[in-house]
Parts: sequence; structure tokens; C-alpha cells
Amino acid sequence: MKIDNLVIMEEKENNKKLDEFKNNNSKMKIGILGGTFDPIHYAHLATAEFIRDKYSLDKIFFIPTGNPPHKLGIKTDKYDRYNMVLLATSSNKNFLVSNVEIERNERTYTIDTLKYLKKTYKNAEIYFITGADAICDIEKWKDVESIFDLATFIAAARPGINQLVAQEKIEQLIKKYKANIISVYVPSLDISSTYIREQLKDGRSVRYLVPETVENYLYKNKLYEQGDE
Ligand SMILES: Nc1ncnc2c1ncn2[C@@H]1O[C@H](COP(=O)(O)OP(=O)(O)OP(=O)(O)O)[C@@H](O)[C@H]1O
Ligand SMILES: O=C(O)c1ccc[n+]([C@@H]2O[C@H](COP(=O)([O-])O)[C@@H](O)[C@H]2O)c1
Repeated sequence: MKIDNLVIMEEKENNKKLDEFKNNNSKMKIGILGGTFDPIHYAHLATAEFIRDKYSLDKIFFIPTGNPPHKLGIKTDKYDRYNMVLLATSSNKNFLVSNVEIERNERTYTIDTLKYLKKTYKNAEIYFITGADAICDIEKWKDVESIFDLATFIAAARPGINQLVAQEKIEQLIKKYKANIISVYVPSLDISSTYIREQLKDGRSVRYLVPETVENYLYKNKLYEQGDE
């Protein structure tokens, strides 16, 4: 099947899964993995699945950022990032993709997304998953005090991020904001979107770093090619 048709089909399937989930009123635990996903890679998927399994979460929502405050210079179209997330997650029945940030025209802040999720999924307990790098920066996020009232945070150890420093920061955050933060070791995969963009810019392989459908999509759409910054 042509990659464009596959995206259309996967979006339809995803919307069906979202509708079913919205109509389910039972108590659920949902994990959120927000990210720029420029592009999504196997470390995102493996981290999400490991945490879903470890904490018995019912679903993981992948939420690609729209206009995030901290990455103003993203060159990749937000719909390309969203489409690649759809392709990457479709084979897992417990993974869902939300376009709530992609469709917001203003700056996208996690606090607004968490408020939306609380309103939409009234019976859900929310777990926001981040890498250790993201949690260390959380005090720069909008309305950090209120953020901790809306979700439990799960901070995944990440290669290249000093875990002792991250742990110290997490303990400070717990004390200062009475935050619910759990740190977790996940099987490490030293992959980043930056590395993938660099490989592609140099005309090198990204095979086995991203799902094959994502690889096909980024070649078809000439994303991150030589000459792109
Ligand atoms: N290899 C990894 N291990 C654990 N967590 C990760 C890993 N890569 C990304 N994450 C986490 O996933 C979330 C979304 O990440 P993001 O989309 O920014 O990817 P990235 O690889 O960090 O991108 P970039 O290299 O462009 O900064 C963040 O919370 C980030 O910390
Ligand atoms: O709300 C904020 O102020 C805020 C500032 C920086 C990052 N975030 C969120 O942190 C998540 C991970 O971001 P990133 O850059 O690692 O993709 C993603 O969901 C962002 O929306 C949120």
C-alpha cells in the first residue's frame, strides 16, 4: 500500500480507537508520552511499552507537540511529525495518538493538555512519561505547580543523562512541589531524534532506529535531507 494511503487508514483506525476509549467510563490508567517526535524513534516506543507494562497502564497516548514554547525553530511540518507517530504506533492496540496539540494554533503547553485530558477522560488516572532530561527542565514549564496536581510523573532514565544528578533534581521537585514523581530504569536505547536527523542529513542509514513505515514516510517526503539544517 502507498504510504499516503497507509497514513489515512491508520488515522481512521486511531480515531476509532479514540472514540471507543472516550465512551469507556471505567476507571483507567493512562500514560501520556508528549514529544516533538522529530522524528519518532524506537526508544520512544520501547520506553512507552516498558512503562505501560511495568505500571499496568491501560493505554499510552502519544501527543506530538504543536507549537512548543521550548523548540521554536522546528522545521518539520507538524502534520509530518504526527503522521509518523500514527505509523509508528499503529501495530500496538494499547497505543493511541492524540492530535490535541497539533490542532491548537496557540503555543502548546502541557498544563493545557493535562486539563483537557482530565476533562475528557474523567475517570482516568494520568501518568505523564518523560525522559530524565525533560523532568530536569520541568521548572521552566508553564504553571509547574499546577502541573503536579494533575498527573503523576514517570521519569525514565536516559542514556547520556547523569542519573545521580537527575535523581537529586527529582527529590528536590518532590519536596518543593509535593510532586508525585516516580523514577524508573528502562532498558536503555541510546537513540535520539537529533541523531536520526544528522544521519539522514549525511545520507546515512537509519534502518532499525525507526520503524520501517516511518523510514518509508521520511524518504517519500524527503524529510531531513542533505542541505536541510
Ligand atoms: N532514548 C530515550 N530514552 C528515554 N527517553 C527518551 C529517549 N528519547 C527521547 N526520550 C523522551 O521522550 C520524550 C519525547 O522526546 P523527543 O521527541 O524530544 O525526542 P528526542 O530524541 O529527545 O529529540 P531531540 O533529539 O530532537 O531533542 C521526552 O520526554 C524525552 O526525554
Ligand atoms: O508546558 C511547557 O511549558 C513545556 C515546556 C517544555 C516541554 N514541554 C513538554 O515536554 C514534553 C517533552 O518535550 P520534548 O522537547 O522532549 O519533545 C512535550 O510533551 C512538551 O510539550 C512542556
